[in-house]
This record gives sequence, structure tokens and C-alpha cells, in this order.
Amino acid sequence: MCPSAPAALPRPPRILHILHIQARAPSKCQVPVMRGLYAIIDTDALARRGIDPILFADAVLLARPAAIQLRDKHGSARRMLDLLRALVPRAAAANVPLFANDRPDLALLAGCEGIHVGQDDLPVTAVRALAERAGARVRIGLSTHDLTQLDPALAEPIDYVAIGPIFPTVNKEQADPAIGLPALTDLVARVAAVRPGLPIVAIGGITLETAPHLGALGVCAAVIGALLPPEGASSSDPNGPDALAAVTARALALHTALLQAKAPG
Ligand SMILES: Cc1ncc(COP(=O)(O)OP(=O)(O)O)c(N)n1
Ligand SMILES: Cc1nc(C(=O)O)sc1CCOP(=O)(O)O
Ligand SMILES: [Mg+2]
Repeated sequence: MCPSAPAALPRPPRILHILHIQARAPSKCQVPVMRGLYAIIDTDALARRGIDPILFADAVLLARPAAIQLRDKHGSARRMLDLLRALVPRAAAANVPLFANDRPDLALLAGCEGIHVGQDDLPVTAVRALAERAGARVRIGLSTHDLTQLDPALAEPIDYVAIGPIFPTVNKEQADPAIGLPALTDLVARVAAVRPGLPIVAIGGITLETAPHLGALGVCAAVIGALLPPEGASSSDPNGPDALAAVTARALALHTALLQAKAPG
């Protein structure tokens, strides 16, 4: 399905290197800072466009985002494990943390750096217990959709909290209602008051146009659709060099827009 050896990564431009260091530097309380783009490799959205997930990941990694995630909602466990095993060395070569969505078992088998779970997935404490049994140190992210979910989430042993959807999205079935930027601003203040320094990942309908607003709030932005060509767009080869260069350009533009917006503090 895909090449298994990671492609040699070209040296990023100097400005990106500086942004990357700023985005990953540990904060005073040693929580890794997450800023910029959190790119999601969504196998369904990619399949609808005929894009290979590994070639797509290689293209995204050239932009050195803050994190990547494999989200494979409808594949078999075996396929997701194969994909994660192909992604782990690529993400490591780019020094970008790879999160597996929903499946701590597969994440641990493949050696991922992190796991993302939502309100209906395994509880965070169970994921921690599983990781401990496997002797692995992992970062865990947890989804929330409103204040009633955010408050209990902040008491969990998590490494970041996700909040969404901020804007309407077509890439999540039965998504919660979009909360908008003013409500996000309130929730960001709540996190800062209760768990200062805990990284926040905003998600849902985020585009290059809205990215600066999120960067200005000091949050990371998780993105599926804005990394992709529109569905049905005519491209002679969605996995050809021009199409993949366009993916890198979108990732770079989003990451830069998020990092260059003036964050508080
Ligand atoms: C970074 C990030 N934030 C939120 C989600 C959504 O997780 P969840 O609510 O469990 O929904 P699914 O993605 O599993 O359908 C996410 N995956 N990543
Ligand atoms: C996977 C996911 N989770 C969400 C949440 O609100 O928890 S919104 C979402 C879809 C994000 O895709 P896009 O960037 O194309 O809107
Ligand atoms: Mg989930």
C-alpha cells in the first residue's frame, strides 16, 4: 500500500527551523509547549480524494507541524497498525510527535508518542494504566466539547485538552454544535485558571483565514479539511509531486499563520 522506509527529509528553511524550536521549547513548568499546526491524517477524507495516507503524511511532515495524528475511523485494526508502524519512523525522523486516535492498544504496539481519546473512548486513566503495563511513556490528549466536559477533563492526567468544534465541520460524523471564537476564548481562560500551562488544541472547521485568531489565543489548531484539496477537485494525480507539494504548502501556511499570530503572554 505504501513505502515502509521513511523518506529522507530535506532540511527545512531557516525560518521554519526557528519557528519549530519556538513551538516545541519546554515551558517553565516542563510541560512541552504545543503551538502551531496539529495535522490530522484522516483516512476517510484522504480516500475520498484518492490520496495515499503515507505520501500525505510525508508531505505534511515537511512543514514540521507541532504534532500529527492518524485518524482511521473505518479501517480494520490491522490496517491501522500497519499505517501507524509506517508513520512512527517518519514522525521520529521529523521530530514531530505522532498521536493515534481512539486506539491505545495499537498506539502502544506501534510505539507512538501519543494517544488521543474522546468522551466515548477508553477513559484517560485506563489508557495510562495500559501504557504503564506496557512500560511506555505516552502523551495523552482528551476531547471536550463544552464547559461541562472541560472541567472534569482538567482533573485528568492529560498532556493536552482538545476543544471543539470551533466552527462547523464536515469531517466528523455527529459533531457537536460549533461553539465559535467567543466561547473558545472563555474556555481557554478556564484552562489557564485551573491548569495553567496545559496545552490546548482547538479543532473543527479551522482554515487559513481563521488560523490567526486561534494563534492569538495561544492554542494549537488541529486540522483535517484545510490541508486537503476540495473534494472533486480535478487533479491528474492526487499523489503526484505537484499535488503533494500543495499539501506541504497548505501545512506550512497554516503552521506559520498560527505561530506568527501574537499569543498572549
Ligand atoms: C486533536 C483532536 N481533537 C479532537 C478529536 C476528536 O476526538 P473524538 O471526540 O473522540 O472523535 P473522533 O475523532 O474519535 O471521531 C480528535 N480526534 N483529535
Ligand atoms: C475530528 C474532529 N473532532 C472534532 C471535535 O469537535 O472534537 S471536529 C473534527 C473534525 C475536524 O476536521 P476539519 O478540520 O476538517 O473541520
Ligand atoms: Mg475518538
